[in-house]
Amino acid sequence: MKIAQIQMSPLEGRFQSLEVARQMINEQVPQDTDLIALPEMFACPYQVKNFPQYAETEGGEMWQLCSAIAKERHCYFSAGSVPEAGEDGKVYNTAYVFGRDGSQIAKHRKVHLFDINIKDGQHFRESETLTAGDSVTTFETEFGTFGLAVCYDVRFPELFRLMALKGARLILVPASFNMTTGPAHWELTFRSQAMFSQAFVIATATSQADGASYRSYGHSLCADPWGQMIAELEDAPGVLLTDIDLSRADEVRRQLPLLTGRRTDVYRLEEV
Ligand SMILES: NC(=O)CCC(=O)C(=O)O
Repeated sequence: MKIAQIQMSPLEGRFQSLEVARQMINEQVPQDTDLIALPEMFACPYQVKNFPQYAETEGGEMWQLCSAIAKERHCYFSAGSVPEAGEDGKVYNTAYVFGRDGSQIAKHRKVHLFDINIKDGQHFRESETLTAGDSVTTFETEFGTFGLAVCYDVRFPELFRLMALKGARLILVPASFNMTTGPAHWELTFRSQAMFSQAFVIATATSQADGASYRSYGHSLCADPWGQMIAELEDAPGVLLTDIDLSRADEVRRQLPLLTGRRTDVYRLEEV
């Protein structure tokens, strides 16, 4: 399975950002690519005040343009995440995935909002303008079951274990870590989740933008079910191309049976 991850900075103006993504896809992504992935909030500079301003309903103009890219390229398209204006009047950090025919095949509203306050470091409160989702998201593709999460969700191993138990052998994570937690935890967390879930983890990040109030760590990566790094970018814009074999997840699960070795008579993890 051939994957292209687009690491880019959001611009003021969501359609301009999508145009940047489209240009990078046209110029740098080979035609036989099976899956293209964009970062978290790829078309909305990452600030709480921007989320309601940039929000659009499911099926809106951005959604349609993303669906069209999937159809044009005849590939799976993980359209990062966008601020979604919910039918309930709330705003969500939502990831959509489109199939080769442009139809929406998955939707995940970020479950764990990024509310942190690190001494002398990063402060952020997504919950000032966003509402959390409430689902564990997996979906079917011709390559088998995939999982879908958004950035800070990666810090909650229960969510990743549940996706693995629901059959996910690949987990997509549009993301945007920062310059406090990124150097400390980015690679460690994503490789750990790949190792514990025994799945490929595809983390696609925004790149650092000059003058942005939120400084993204970048470092989009692909980690394999053994927890090894297959490939990683630095912090500049770029396209990460990988070619993976999903049967590696079956092989690792057979040889190191973590999913079947759980003691559900001693402890239990449940989706509610
Ligand atoms: N956008 C996010 O959810 C940021 C998550 C992050 O930086 C972290 O350390 O976790």
